[in-house]
Amino acid sequence: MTDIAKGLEGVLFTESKLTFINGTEGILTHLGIPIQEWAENSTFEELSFALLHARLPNAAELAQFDADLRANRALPEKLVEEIATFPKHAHPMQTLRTAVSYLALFDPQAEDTTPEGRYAISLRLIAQMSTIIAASARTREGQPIVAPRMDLTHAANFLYMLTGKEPTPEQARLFDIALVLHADHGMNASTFTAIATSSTLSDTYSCIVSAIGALKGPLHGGANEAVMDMLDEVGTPDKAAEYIGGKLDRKEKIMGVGHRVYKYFDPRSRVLRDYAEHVANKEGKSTYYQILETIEKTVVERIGSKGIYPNVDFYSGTVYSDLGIRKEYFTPIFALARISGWCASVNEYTKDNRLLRPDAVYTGATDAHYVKLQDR
Ligand SMILES: CC(=O)SCCNC(=O)CCNC(=O)[C@H](O)C(C)(C)COP(=O)(O)OP(=O)(O)OC[C@H]1O[C@@H](n2cnc3c(N)ncnc32)[C@H](O)[C@@H]1OP(=O)(O)O
Ligand SMILES: O=C([O-])CC(=O)C(=O)O
Repeated sequence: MTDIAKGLEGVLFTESKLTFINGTEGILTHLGIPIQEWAENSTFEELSFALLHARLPNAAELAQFDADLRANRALPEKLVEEIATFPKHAHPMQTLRTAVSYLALFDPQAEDTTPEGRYAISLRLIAQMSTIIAASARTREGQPIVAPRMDLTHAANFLYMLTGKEPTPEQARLFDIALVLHADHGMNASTFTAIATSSTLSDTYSCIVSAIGALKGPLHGGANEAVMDMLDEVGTPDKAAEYIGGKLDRKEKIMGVGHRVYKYFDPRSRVLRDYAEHVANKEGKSTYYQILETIEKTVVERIGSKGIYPNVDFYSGTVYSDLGIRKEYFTPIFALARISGWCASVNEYTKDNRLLRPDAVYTGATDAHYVKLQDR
């Protein structure tokens, strides 16, 4: 009997210098530096540079990178006009996928798959995805699109474009931390998808469109919105334990818990929980936070022994909710951060490319012959 690595679990297909995960101890590092240190000290701009270059920038390099991102925030006018006509019923991940594909049409360098070309496109995509997501959200909410500002950080500018109001420094910093926490995570499904597309030597936009499609699913990035759906369904904290208990009895999945690699707490969920706890201590516990506390306790008690603990999607929604963001935009915000990891991984992989092409054990019919339609 041939062994099948269902879900490619534990299969090593490449080397990478970017991200290390120890799933049993709940450790995550980028370039060897723990995620907690990135969250505490760094910015999304700096981590994006570090991922794209596989090293930390010096002050001048970071200033230049930041200036380049700011200079590339604006979208082609034609794309802005198109986004303004997107149907309001479309899910924001659909509009993001479509708009990124559309963006490629306006990039004369779109087909450039040299390392320099991929790098230049990566930088523009990191800058422009933010503008696309905010513009699509404004359209969906029936509000005028807000043009990017060049004097704000990446995080502050996104919140400004999304809400039309300049965020406070605390709000901007909090959102920046959320972006840092989501920027990269090894060979997760969407990054792997981006790499699979790039391994055919396809263009960078195609890789990112593929990755957006993979992130959208509720077993991956879509789980952050699904967690919010679950909290809304629970309604009040007193119902949480019974609701989760019932789901576990019926062997149904709880969203925002469990992970293919982490069999202990996802360290990003701890940073996000600490923030949620901080707000709870300052402003009183929100209903969402109280429900999450009970769900976490129930899950760890009941199925922690199976290695099921909260993942990054469990608490991220409370952070975005505190910033006044609606749940439909949570997964696009994940993409807004993960674009750096996708691009960095594609660029790293294609420098020593090999076509990705696994195999399946054939279990279908053998020795069959074609039967004409009228004879069936
Ligand atoms: C950013 C991210 O992508 S993080 C992940 C986001 N996704 C989610 O939050 C969706 C909910 N979680 C899940 O669906 C899963 O945990 C996954 C898909 C993320 C990982 O799943 P896998 O690695 O395939 O775990 P696997 O299926 O082997 O689970 C092992 C056991 O835990 C159970 N389990 C896994 N996840 C959950 C869950 N969310 N709720 C309840 N039970 C679970 C399984 O039923 C299985 O139980 P069994 O041994 O009694 O059959
Ligand atoms: O690594 C994974 O499989 C999923 C994940 O947590 C991420 O992409 O951030």
